[in-house]
Amino acid sequence: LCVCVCDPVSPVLQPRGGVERGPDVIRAAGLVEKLQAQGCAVKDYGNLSFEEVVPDEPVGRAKRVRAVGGANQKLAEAVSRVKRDGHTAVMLGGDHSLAIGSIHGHAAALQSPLGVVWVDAHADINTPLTSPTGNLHGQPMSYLIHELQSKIPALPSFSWVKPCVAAKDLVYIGLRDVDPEEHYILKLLDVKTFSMTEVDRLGIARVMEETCDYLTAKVKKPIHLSYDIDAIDPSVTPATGTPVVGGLSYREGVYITEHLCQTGLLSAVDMVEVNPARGRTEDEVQSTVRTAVDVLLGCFGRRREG
Ligand SMILES: N[C@](CCCC[B-](O)(O)O)(CCN1CCCCC1)C(=O)O
Ligand SMILES: [Mn+2]
Ligand SMILES: [Mn+2]
Ligand SMILES: [Mn+2]
Repeated sequence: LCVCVCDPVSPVLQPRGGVERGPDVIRAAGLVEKLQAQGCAVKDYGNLSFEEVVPDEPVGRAKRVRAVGGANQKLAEAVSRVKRDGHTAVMLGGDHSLAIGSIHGHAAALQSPLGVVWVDAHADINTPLTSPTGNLHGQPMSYLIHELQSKIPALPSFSWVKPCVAAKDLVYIGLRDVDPEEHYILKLLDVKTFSMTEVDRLGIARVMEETCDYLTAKVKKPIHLSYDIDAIDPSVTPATGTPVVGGLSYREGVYITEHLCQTGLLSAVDMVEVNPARGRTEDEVQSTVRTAVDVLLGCFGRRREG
């Protein structure tokens, strides 16, 4: 079973706008029909809509906290509902701040620890106090990790957020643009990371074996995959807000989800940061969207062998 809970987070959540059209362009590329064609029973829960929050003055370095906090509280409730309905949840972004509500709602529904696989050029683990930009799409993991809670200030519209992920249950794949403060946090908490250096050294097959062994070493936990399309190289997926050279190939990007699918542990998937406004040509938008769709189809059984 697979479902779409779409989260057209409003343009204000990312200055460049456009990312709120991610769900619609991914749907228009035939995600639901392609999932059904490969045997999935798909329930499309439709787009979540959010009212504007004005004024929404920055709190410290955190921008749009009231909009992001309120939107994610609504998303968390929706994801919990989808999980209680027995589905594998698929969240379409929208920017990566949606992972706050997505992971929170997933953990709340399961009442058991989650493994989190974060595929991204970035670590997205800045706290409101370390963020160089104040953009919340660079901070979601910091609100969710138990071990960081003493470092998170109280923010308006965030009081509902309770930490729900242990640092030892988090694995990063694709890192290549990590801020100094984030690097300090990852080392301090001994978080498992496979940067692009490790992907080059080990190869993606070995990275996936080690990721799954690491997450299931003691107990098999349901996996939450949070996939930022900017993990893949901008030559393949340019229509995104924060592209970084030296990313995953299309093949590596799809291999990740083919491998996670066969574990049988995939319980929820975020596909975020597809931003049609950031494609310079329609071809760039389509290359990005088609890759996002193929990555998602890999989560639900698509194999390149047919
Ligand atoms: N780490 C950054 C980028 C976050 C990207 C969010 B994602 O992964 O959802 O797309 C800042 C990156 N860095 C700041 C200094 C100049 C170079 C970019 C931040 O703003 O926190
Ligand atoms: Mn972003
Ligand atoms: Mn991200
Ligand atoms: Mn990113």
